[in-house]
Amino acid sequence: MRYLTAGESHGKQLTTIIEGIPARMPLVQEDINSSLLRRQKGYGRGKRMQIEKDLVDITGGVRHGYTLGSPISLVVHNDDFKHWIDIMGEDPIENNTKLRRVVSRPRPGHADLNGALKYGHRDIRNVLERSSARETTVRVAAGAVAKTLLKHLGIKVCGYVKEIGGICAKENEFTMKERMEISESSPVRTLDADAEVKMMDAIDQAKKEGDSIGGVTEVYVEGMPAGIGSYVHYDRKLDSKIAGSVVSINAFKGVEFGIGFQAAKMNGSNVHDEIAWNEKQGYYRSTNRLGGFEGGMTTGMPIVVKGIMKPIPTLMLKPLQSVDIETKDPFKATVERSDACAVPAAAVVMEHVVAFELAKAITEQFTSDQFPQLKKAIEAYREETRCF
Ligand SMILES: Cc1cc2nc3c(=O)[nH]c(=O)nc-3n(C[C@H](O)[C@H](O)[C@H](O)COP(=O)(O)O)c2cc1C
Ligand SMILES: C=C(O[C@@H]1CC(C(=O)O)=C[C@@H](OP(=O)(O)O)[C@H]1O)C(=O)O
Repeated sequence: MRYLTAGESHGKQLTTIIEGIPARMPLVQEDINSSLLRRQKGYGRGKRMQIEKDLVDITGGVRHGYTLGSPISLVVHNDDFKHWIDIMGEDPIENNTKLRRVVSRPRPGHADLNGALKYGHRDIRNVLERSSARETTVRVAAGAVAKTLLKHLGIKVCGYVKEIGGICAKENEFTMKERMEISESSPVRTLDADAEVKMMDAIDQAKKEGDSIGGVTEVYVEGMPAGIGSYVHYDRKLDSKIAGSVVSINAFKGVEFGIGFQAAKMNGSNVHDEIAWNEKQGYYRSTNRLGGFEGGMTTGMPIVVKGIMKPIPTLMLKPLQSVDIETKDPFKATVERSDACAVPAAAVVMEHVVAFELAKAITEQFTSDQFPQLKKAIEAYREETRCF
């Protein structure tokens, strides 16, 4: 499985083409729209989310509610495009009656300056339009297709917030159902109701000060069979693929599995998860400190992975020092709109990029052009490994 995305933040639309989803898998628009809606709902977003109403148009690869085995193409239109036609339209510049606003002031922390240097764009808009996290809309759409595949194989994936602006949610025991419900309904998507209020206050405060805050998101997966991924080559280790895809999300700077960085300070006897077996479950671990991975492969325990998101770089009232690339004069940037905190939205993005990597690993390991065969192969493998 693989996918590409295309489209600019204020352009006409975003597109993704997904290859490798087997034929005859049930897939309807609602499977994707529910995810798009969740991504839009996170607390802390700026004015752009009030303009957009993200809905998918399935333009290829699906017929009468089932996949065809051909590439699946998905489109999400940008409602904001109508306000940007002069700036983002296809008309050659000389035919454009309105003066184009050229962006020459790079924002620290965004892709602006490096992107301009790399591609030689003297109008930084040519960089920021594509580096914008607007692109995560169709990454979520592609991930929603992957999540649908996993769901039909009995694998559940959910994402929520662990920390915002230094406020941490308490570690609590939750069932998968509870995790999914909270992740789908709460404005901050955190599992700790007390922390949720404090997190919202922190976001409001950052907004008031024209500043931004980051945080930590977690993805929790139940139902992955043991032994998915591989230890035989560096580029077949599934935990490393997940880590790469998480850090590819805009503003994500780190990843942890299970207890993560804490393991560095602990003894091995308190880190590794002891192995047990019973008739019903087969092999399992009595703890899950390593978060579901050993040797680049799943252990069959829940996958627990955290992503670290830095604060949003565009700052409304706390502009940082930068240099105008036209005049070379120093300036302090002011902006019209930006998110103060996108961690709750990013939890949804992370959930979907992780889902894609899991579905990809499964379809690589159990190759089949037809979904019903894939399902049978996984069921047989589960049974085989249970009794092994
Ligand atoms: C859901 C989401 C929303 C974001 N919103 C903004 C925003 O409003 N303003 C901004 O400057 N950056 C925003 N970002 C972060 C930038 O896209 C990101 O910092 C930028 O692409 C540079 O990449 P890097 O931070 O990974 O180096 C957002 C990120 C995500 C995941
Ligand atoms: C549009 C989205 O996020 C955008 C990500 C983003 C950035 O610089 O990454 C900047 C903002 O865009 P604008 O400048 O149009 O307000 C966010 O709103 C979205 O998530 O759908």
